[in-house]
Amino acid sequence: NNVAVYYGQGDNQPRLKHFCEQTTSDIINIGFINQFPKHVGDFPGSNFANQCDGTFFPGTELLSGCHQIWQDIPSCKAAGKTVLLSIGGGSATTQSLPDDATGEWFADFLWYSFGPYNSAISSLGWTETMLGQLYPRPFLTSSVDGFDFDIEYNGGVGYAAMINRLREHYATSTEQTYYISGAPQCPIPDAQLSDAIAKSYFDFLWVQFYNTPGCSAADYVNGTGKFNFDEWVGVIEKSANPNTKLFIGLPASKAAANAGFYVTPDEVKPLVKTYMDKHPKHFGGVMLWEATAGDNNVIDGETYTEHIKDILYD
Ligand SMILES: CNC(=O)NC(=N)Nc1ccccc1
Repeated sequence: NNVAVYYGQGDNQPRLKHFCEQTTSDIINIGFINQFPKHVGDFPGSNFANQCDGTFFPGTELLSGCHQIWQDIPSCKAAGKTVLLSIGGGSATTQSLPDDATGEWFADFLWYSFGPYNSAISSLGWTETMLGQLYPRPFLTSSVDGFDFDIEYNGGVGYAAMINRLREHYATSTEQTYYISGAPQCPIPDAQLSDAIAKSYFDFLWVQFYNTPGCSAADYVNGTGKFNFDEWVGVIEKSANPNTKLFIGLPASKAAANAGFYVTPDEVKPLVKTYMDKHPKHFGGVMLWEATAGDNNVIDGETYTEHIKDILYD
């Protein structure tokens, strides 16, 4: 079982290396590509809070000075962690795909800009494809192991096509496996990703069992609503990948979610044990929002993230 954490939006967060050096997390979602292309050829935009130097590729909102992330990704990979780049994150204004063609362009952009560094077509800073299209390399020679879809608004159109296009690129790699993950809200069907989950192949789904009353982990603890992990297993079994690993998404501190959704390690232990035992095939682990909040939430001398790791491994 794995612990997945989001990194990139933490208050006064340390550099990524700090989390690469910890054994607690197995998957790190770097967030976010928070501005989506408006049409084919349009560049997306990014935000990693305090982590970049405020420079952008000319005429874009895409950060070009994320030196620490570029330098640190290899140390996370060397530690055996899977590093994914997360798109979305929650600002409604800039997250929608007008059509499948834009979704496919977005997939090409992410693959050539953040995927494997191909020295045959890439020089420091830019990649040029046979068709003469230039793509930037925001993390330079460093690359991610796949892409996470934290789509919180305007979902539906374009995402299945985008993911299927990413899968076409993944299939060209002889070097390594690449992954697709998603972070739906807990109500079923998820307003944004249900179409993509039905039609395209996800490796991991970390359901946000927080911020939405009625199906949250807090509901399970309080005996309210209906925590719906079982139902999510049903969604997966009817999806394009019935073997998708399902994670329980949790806030890593009180302040990391809307009021009322934080659950303590002691409260969450029976929940995790129950569903880990009930669904050995599908249970993937726990996702935490987010790394820095978990690091700063120290309870009885251990961070929240360490407590979660202990619960999964004890
Ligand atoms: C996986 N994505 C998130 O967990 N996003 C998220 N937690 N956004 C947020 C919503 C309300 C308060 C704080 C963060």
